[in-house]
Amino acid sequence: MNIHFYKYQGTGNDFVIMDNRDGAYDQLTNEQVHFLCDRRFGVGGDGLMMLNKHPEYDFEMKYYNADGKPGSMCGNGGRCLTAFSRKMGIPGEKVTFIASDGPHEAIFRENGWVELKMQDVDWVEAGPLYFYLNTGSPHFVKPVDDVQSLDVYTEGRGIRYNERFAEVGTNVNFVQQLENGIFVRTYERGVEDETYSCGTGVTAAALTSAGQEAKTYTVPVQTLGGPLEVRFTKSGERSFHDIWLCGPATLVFEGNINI
Ligand SMILES: N[C@H](CCC[C@H](N)C(=O)O)C(=O)O
Repeated sequence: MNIHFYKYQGTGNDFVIMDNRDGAYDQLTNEQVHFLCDRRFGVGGDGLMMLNKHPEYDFEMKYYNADGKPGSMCGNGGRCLTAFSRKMGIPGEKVTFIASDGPHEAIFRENGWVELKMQDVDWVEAGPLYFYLNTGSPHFVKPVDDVQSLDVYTEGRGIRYNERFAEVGTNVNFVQQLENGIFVRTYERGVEDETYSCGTGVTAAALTSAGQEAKTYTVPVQTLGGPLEVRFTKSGERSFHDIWLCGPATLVFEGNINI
């Protein structure tokens, strides 16, 4: 099969993307997705997405992790697929799409950033020195003092494969409070490694970094792959709405591959 693919990245979280509005890639197997995401034998990416047709939304987002299995929601992926939808001719300053966790809207900003609206969050498990919540994907969030010197692969893997999470897995975020904002590093399930940035993880870390006060917060976020921003309204101790993940989403290259 000949595949015409596009490679996008959002703060270094990178994706192989295909236009599947005619269903041409419906038969792609998990093994083929895994191969395409492989950095040595394939194209290379943290995940793969398809732009699918949908009767009620501008498009449907189908997301696979680099291991080839269908993943849950991907925030950076949603922003990149939104940028891709414009390249494919879907019009408007604003698009709507449906993903594994429900409907989303996204807005193009003049500086090239894409703002993606995330689902409301109304449940957060707050444990001793950790939080656990779902922002479209499950996220364990651990505040640390010095995120730069941390061995994210080993520490993250230890949590992802512990007794509680081994079977279904979780993404694991380490977050350091900065003078203005936070620095987040993430071990991603399905990639089974640290990635340069994880949008749903950054969102989870921003929500749990908010103060007690019920109000609207804007949190600047640093990742290994560059800056993001998360805006949201905190309405109760554990409830958040109007959550927006904002940042760049860039085409790297396009090409063809025979598999
Ligand atoms: N990189 C993604 C998260 C992918 C989630 C995936 N690792 C899973 O748990 O299925 C993001 O930007 O939100």
